This record gives sequence, structure tokens and C-alpha cells, in this order.
Amino acid sequence: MIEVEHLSKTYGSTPAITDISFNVEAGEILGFLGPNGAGKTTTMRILAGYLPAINGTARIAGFDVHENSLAVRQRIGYLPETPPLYPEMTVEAFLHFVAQIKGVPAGDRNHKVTAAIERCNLQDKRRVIIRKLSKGYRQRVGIAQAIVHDPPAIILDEPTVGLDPRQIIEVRNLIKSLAGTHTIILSTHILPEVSMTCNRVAIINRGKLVATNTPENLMTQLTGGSGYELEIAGEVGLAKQVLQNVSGVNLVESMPIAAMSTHLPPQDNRAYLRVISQPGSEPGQDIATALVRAGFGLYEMRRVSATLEDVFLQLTTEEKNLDSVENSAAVNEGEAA
Ligand SMILES: Nc1ncnc2c1ncn2[C@@H]1O[C@H](COP(=O)(O)OP(=O)(O)OP(=O)(O)O)[C@@H](O)[C@H]1O
Repeated sequence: MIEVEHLSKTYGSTPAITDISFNVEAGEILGFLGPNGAGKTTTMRILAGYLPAINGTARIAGFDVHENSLAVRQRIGYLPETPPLYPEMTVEAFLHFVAQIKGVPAGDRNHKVTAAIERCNLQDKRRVIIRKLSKGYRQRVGIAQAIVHDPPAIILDEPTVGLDPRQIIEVRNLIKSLAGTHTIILSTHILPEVSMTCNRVAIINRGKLVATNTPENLMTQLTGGSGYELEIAGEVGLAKQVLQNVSGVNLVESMPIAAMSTHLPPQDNRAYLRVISQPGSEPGQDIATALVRAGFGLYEMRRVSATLEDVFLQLTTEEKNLDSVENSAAVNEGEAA
């Protein structure tokens, strides 16, 4: 449904995205994940036909976004980071207006507007002026304008930013209810959003795609699916060096105690670390031996499953790991089997 091939874009001489390729199958929700400035918005805007690429192609339902931009806009719903709303219009009038400019025939507009209002739970607000709505309701109107013409493909850029926890759950549920009948790309830098909402994830860093797969496969292939949490006494920088040299260790990071699974209160002079093991290895015994031999106190050590956060950190912060991942077939689906 969405096919992206070798897409690149520069702003002046600054590259924003470089040689990005991925597909989204019909009915799927793809999470587009990356740190600030990674190139998510740039990619979304090119797909929605709002920005030309300098290289590569993108097709929505078979139509090239550049050559057939009108056909593409009729088949795509786009929610930018800031929803394009007319604050002085009522919800209903605004959605009628959007339906009209998206080419919905006059006879179908009432039905389509009502369907979008119901889907986004806006029945009580249909005659309210948009300016008077709360942020959460405005976001729903933003989603309603993206789906009012019933497009097969929907692109949502950071749809839950600025919402309170209850509104976030509502918007996530709404997005999930659209899957199956719609193909969705959801751009976010919020990791739980991806695990909770998406079938697949594409991770972008500094304009390059560094992995595409299911969250589960990414966790298994990149981290072996497991690691260890440690509570130690001693100099933390030195402990990290000792652990990095243990065979089978992939990644070592400091953890705030709040992020550990331990329920004990924090102790003075203790450091809390998470170690991610390499796929297929089980370095627990060597970790304990190396720490004790180097004179560290080892107060707690427990096995933990890797999280999507570990994958994300590994792909977007560790330069040397990033290079090895980019060159590795294992993280990209299709090549993994
Ligand atoms: N209009 C512009 N002119 C110049 N540079 C830009 C412009 N828009 C984006 N950039 C740069 O292109 C790169 C990618 O930006 P983009 O907004 O696509 O990233 P993003 O992943 O959406 O970031 P965020 O999560 O912060 O919104 C960044 O380095 C950004 O500074």
C-alpha cells in the first residue's frame, strides 16, 4: 500500500534523510521511530505530497506522490504535528469543508462527516467552535480531518504529543481501531506508543533507516532478548569498562534505580547498571566473576528481558553498534529468515 524507495531530501546542503526504503502492507500500522531531528517529519511530509524529495520514489496505493499528487492526496489522510484547523469553524463545518477539498462528492459528504465524527467520538462537540475545544478534542478533530474522506492510507505525525494520559489512551485506541481497514504510519519518539500500537517498527537515526521489523524480532535479533540488572558498589565508569570486556556482553548502561525491577530503597555508593547480552550468549557467570575479581561489591544481579528501549538506545546512541547494525542483514526483515 505504501512503497518508499531510496528517498533522500536535503535542506540547502544539510541532508535530512538519506536513501530511505520501506514498505507498509495494507491494514498494517507501522511505527516510525527516531530521536528528535532524525528525519521523521521530513519523510511524512514527502509521503503526504507536501514536500518534494530530491531523490527516490514513494507510492501510495500505486500512485507516485510526486507525479500523481492529487490522486495521492485523495487516498491519504495526514495529521501533521500541528493539526491544520480553522479555529472559528464548528467541528462539523470544518469537516464538511475538508471533505469538499478532498474531493468527496456532495451527496456523500453528510454520511462521511458523520462517520468521522462518530469514529473520533466527537458527537457532543459537532456544533462547537474549534477554538473552544480542549487540546485533546482538537487532536481528535485533527484525526477526523485526516480520515473524513475515508482514505486507505493514514499518516499521523506525533498524534499523542501534549495529551494527558487518558487522552493518550483514547487516541491510541482510536488508531488501533483504524488498523485492518486502513494502512497507517505513526511517527513518534515515544517508545511505549510503538509497542502498544504498531505491528512493525522502522527506526530512523540521523536521516538513515537503521532497522525495520516487528518490535519482538528487533528485541530478539539485536539483544538476544535478555540481559541483566546489577546493583554494585564501586566506581561506575570502571565497572562499565570491566563489563564491556566480558565476552558475550553487547551493551552496558547506567540505570536510575527507579527504572530497575528491584523494590529496595537506593543505597549510598551503589551504582545500578543494565547489561544487554549478545544474541545466543549467556555471560552471567563471567559478569559476576569479572566484577568480583576487579574488586567490586556485587549486591544484586537478576536476569531481565530486553525492551524496545534497549533496541532504540543501541541503534541510535552507539556509533559503533550502529555501523555494525547497518551492515548486518539480521535486523532487516525478509533477510532475517
Ligand atoms: N525547513 C527546514 N530547513 C532546514 N532544515 C530543516 C528544516 N526542517 C527540518 N530540518 C532539519 O532536517 C533534519 C530532520 O528534521 P525532521 O523535522 O524531519 O526530524 P524529526 O525526526 O521529525 O524531528 P522531531 O522529532 O524533533 O520533530 C533536522 O536536522 C532538522 O533540523
